[in-house]
Amino acid sequence: MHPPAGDKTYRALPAVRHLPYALYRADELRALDRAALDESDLTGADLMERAGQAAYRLIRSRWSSARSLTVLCGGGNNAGDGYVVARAAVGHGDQVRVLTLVDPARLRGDALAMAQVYRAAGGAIEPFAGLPQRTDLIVDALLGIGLARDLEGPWLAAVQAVNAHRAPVLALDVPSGLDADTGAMRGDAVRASATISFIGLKVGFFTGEGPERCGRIHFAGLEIPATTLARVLPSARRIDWRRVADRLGPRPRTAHKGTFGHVLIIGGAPGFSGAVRLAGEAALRAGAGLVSIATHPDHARCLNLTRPELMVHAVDTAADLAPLLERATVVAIGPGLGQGAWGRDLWLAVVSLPRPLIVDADALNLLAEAPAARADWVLTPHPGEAARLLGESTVQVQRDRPGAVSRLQRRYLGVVVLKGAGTLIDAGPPRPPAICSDGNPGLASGGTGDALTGIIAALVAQGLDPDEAASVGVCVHARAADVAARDGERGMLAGDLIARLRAVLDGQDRR
Ligand SMILES: NC(=O)C1=CN([C@@H]2O[C@H](COP(=O)(O)OP(=O)(O)OC[C@H]3O[C@@H](n4cnc5c(N)ncnc54)[C@H](O)[C@@H]3O)[C@@H](O)[C@H]2O)[C@H](O)CC1
Ligand SMILES: [K+]
Repeated sequence: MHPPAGDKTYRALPAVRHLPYALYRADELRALDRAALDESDLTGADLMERAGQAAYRLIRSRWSSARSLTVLCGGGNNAGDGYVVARAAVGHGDQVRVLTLVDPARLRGDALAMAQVYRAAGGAIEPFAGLPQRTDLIVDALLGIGLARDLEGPWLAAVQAVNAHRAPVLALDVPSGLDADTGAMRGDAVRASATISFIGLKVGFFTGEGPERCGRIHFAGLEIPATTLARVLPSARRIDWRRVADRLGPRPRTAHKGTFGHVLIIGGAPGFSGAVRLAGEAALRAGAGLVSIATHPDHARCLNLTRPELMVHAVDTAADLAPLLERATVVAIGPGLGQGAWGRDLWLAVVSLPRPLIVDADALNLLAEAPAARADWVLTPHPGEAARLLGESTVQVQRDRPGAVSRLQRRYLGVVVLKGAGTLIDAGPPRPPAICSDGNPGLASGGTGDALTGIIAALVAQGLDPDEAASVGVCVHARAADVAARDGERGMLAGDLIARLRAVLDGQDRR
């Protein structure tokens, strides 16, 4: 069933699972473009023609009832793609209006050629002076990977007009205004119903504002040979759920509770027992054999009333931790830890402990006060904690999330998980950062981060190395949230996603 024209709400869940896993930055895509032209008799005009035709085929298949198209063109090769789309539409008998923000006389190279061919086919080009009231589809050919600065003046006005219009929007290559490298918006960005990306998917589609602005992502490789693609290493990669799921394989029949490790979770200062309780339950649901919680005496007695499988220990000082650390396969510290004397004492006891360490929440704030670096830990900051760890503002972190996660990893080593829309995982060179393309805004509620801490700790306890445990854990956490969100994103609780972990881990939900 195709969405009726004008149905702006047509924003089906991004079906990204069939897309390539390699993610590129703009400079890498330009390198691929050059390599494709150097290694074949292809020309830039051939690639542009293929891009525009692929986009028009998508229009015909997804908006088959759309008969009047408005193509918004800028001044670069993204506009060139738009002129190819416009010409294909004219050839198909559609009503087409090309509204340009740049005088066509100032176009250059392939874009100029495509504008001339469009005109020769009977197409008209008008200066942009606002959008028509009635149009079935808007095609965004303003800016692609050449975005170089914040949108201003008519460019900002055009993007705002598109976002205010009822018609669905197809963005060519990149929603105009979205930074292809970081997923940040440059002043504003087109909120597309769908984006068709050429040659390679962009890093910025899957993090920051990207998931919100791209809508449903489609891909057109323009028949670039695999040998050419192999010449440019992608900057990042989407986590391939199938590889992740295989990593967890079936359990040996001879298994016993010692087989799956012993997680020790440290946290829960007075008044903050919920966080460490959620982390503990998540660790159990993610398959840890044993889970112990070291927490403040104020609430130790009641912490496992609703989950007796948790072993809860009251710890007053770091000295009380010693026997628990002995028995632990992996230690997670931070949920509800607080930054007072009690929490600080426990943190100092484990920061250099010879055990794999998962560091979250307040423990990250204590780490920011006295930086240290280890190869075997996993840090799981949200943007605010990341800012404190970097001595930057949260705005700076969010403006370039891929850059921020790499700076964190180079400074603190280990594996860094930068949470937020499009969680990033960086385990340091030579592996490119990984991005999880699952998840939804239902995760923006208290306790979901604590659950992730417990999941990652449980996966390390079951034998995954920190990098794998972080990638698998982030993916499992996000997919459990997607399953839970079927009952509604609003009002989704951390406990709802914890309750879905078994089904996701056990492969009952592989879509
Ligand atoms: N392999 C490929 O890369 C292919 C790319 N194709 C399309 O080409 C664009 C990239 O084209 P490019 O000319 O490099 O850049 P843009 O068209 O995105 O625009 C750059 C153009 O716009 C000006 N500009 C930049 N930022 C702003 C701003 N904030 N406000 C106003 N103007 C701005 C800049 O000065 C340039 O003049 C790619 O995305 C694809 O769509 C082909 O499709 C095929 C292969
Ligand atoms: K665009």
